[in-house]
Amino acid sequence: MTEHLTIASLGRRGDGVVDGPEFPIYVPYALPGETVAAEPVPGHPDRRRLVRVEVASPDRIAPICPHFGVCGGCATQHLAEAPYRTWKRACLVEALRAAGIEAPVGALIDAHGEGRRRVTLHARRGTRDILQVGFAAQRAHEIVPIDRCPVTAPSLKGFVEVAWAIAEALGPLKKPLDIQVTATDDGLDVDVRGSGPLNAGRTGALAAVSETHRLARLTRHGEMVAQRVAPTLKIGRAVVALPPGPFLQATAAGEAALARLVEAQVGDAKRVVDLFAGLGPFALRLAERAKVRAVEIDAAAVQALSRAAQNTSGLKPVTAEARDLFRRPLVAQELMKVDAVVFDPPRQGAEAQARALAASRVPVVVAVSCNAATFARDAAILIAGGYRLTDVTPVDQFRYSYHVEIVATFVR
Ligand SMILES: C[S@@+](CC[C@H](N)C(=O)[O-])C[C@H]1O[C@@H](n2cnc3c(N)ncnc32)[C@H](O)[C@@H]1O
Repeated sequence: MTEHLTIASLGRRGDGVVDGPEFPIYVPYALPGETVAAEPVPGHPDRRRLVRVEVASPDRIAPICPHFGVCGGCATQHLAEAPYRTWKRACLVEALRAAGIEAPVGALIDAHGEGRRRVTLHARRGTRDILQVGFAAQRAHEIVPIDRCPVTAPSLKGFVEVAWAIAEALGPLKKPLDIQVTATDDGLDVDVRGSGPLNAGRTGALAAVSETHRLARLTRHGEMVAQRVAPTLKIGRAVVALPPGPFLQATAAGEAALARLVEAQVGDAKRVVDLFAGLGPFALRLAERAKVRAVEIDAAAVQALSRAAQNTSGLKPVTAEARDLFRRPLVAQELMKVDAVVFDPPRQGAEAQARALAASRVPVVVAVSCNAATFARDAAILIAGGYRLTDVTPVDQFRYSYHVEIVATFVR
C-alpha cells in the first residue's frame, strides 16, 4: 500500500522523519519539506521505503555516485552542502543536549580532503552462485556489488579490481570475506578475513593477485601472504611501519584536522598522556614539544608507534605501552604529574577511563570521539567530576554519512 507522506525533519542517521501519532516514521533518502510516496517495510512499523519524491526540496541535489541509494556506505549524497553541514553539526548539539550538556559547539570542519584512504569490502556468492563484491547494503545483510566509489582517495585507485581478483582467487566462498584495503605511502596494503585456513593452491593464487596488482602487502588475518615492500605511512614527521589491518583515521585530512585541534588544545603542556593512541597520530606530533606516554591495547600498534618515535630525530621521549584501558584505566595516581591527557576511544567510548580522569587532577583533558552519544556520556562524567567543557569542534571526515568526529576540551 503506497502512502503519501510529508517529511518534517532529518533524523540523526540522515533519514527523512515523519511525525507519526505514536512514533516517528523514517523514510531514507527523503528530505525535510518533501512530499513523498512510500511503501511499508515488512517487520519495521517505523520505516518506509521511498518510492518517489512527489514534491522535491530545493535542497535536493543529484548524487555523485550511481550506487547511492542501494549501497549502505553513504546516507546523504542527495542533500546540498549547506543544509548537510547544518544538519551534521545540529546532530552533535542535540546529542549533547539530550545528555544535559550545554556547550559551545564550533563550526563543522570539512576534513574529507582527497577522500577515504581505507575501505572494507565484502565478497560472497549470492543467489545462483554469482560472485558479489562490494559494500554492505543499508540495514540489510546484503552485498551491493560496486564498480567504483567516488568518496575514496586517488591513492586507493584499483581497490575494486583487487577485491574482485581476491574473491575470484579464493574460489567458492561459503562465508562472506572481508577485504580491508588501506592506501599507504608504498601502495595498497590488503588484509583478508573470513576465508578460513588456505591450502597451498589458494595461497599461491592470492600471492599471484598481489603480484599482478603490485600490492605493497597482502595478509590473511594479519598473517603474511605476500609482500613487495613493507607499507609505511608518514605521520607528522615520523614514518610508521604499518602492522596489518591497522586503525587509521578515515582520511588523511581528518587525521591532520584532529591532530591540529588536539595540538592547539594541549598547548604548551610538557607531559602529555595519549590514551587509545593507535599508531600515534597525536603522540608522534605532540612529541615534537612534549614528553609523551602513549597507551593502546593493540600490541602491534604500540610497537610500530614506539619504533617510529625512536627513528625520528628531534622528538622528546615517547613511551608506549599495551594496556586494556577498559579493564585497567590509568588511575589518578598514575596521572599525578601529567599536564594534559588526550583520549580517543573506539565507538563504545571510555566510561571507565572517564571515571578515572574525573577523579584526577589533570588540568587539561582533550577528548576525541567518533560517537556523539558515548562522547556525551563520558563528557557528563568528566563534568560531574569538576571539569568544565570549554570547546567542542565537529570534524567531518565521513562526508555523506551520519558519522562525525568530535574534539572537545575539558579544563579544571
Ligand atoms: C578511534 S581509534 C583511535 C586511534 C588513534 N588515536 C588514531 O587517531 O588513529 C581507537 C583506538 O583504541 C584502541 N582500543 C580499543 N579498545 C581498547 C582498550 N580496551 N584499551 C586500550 N585501547 C583500546 C584501538 O585499538 C584503536 O587504536
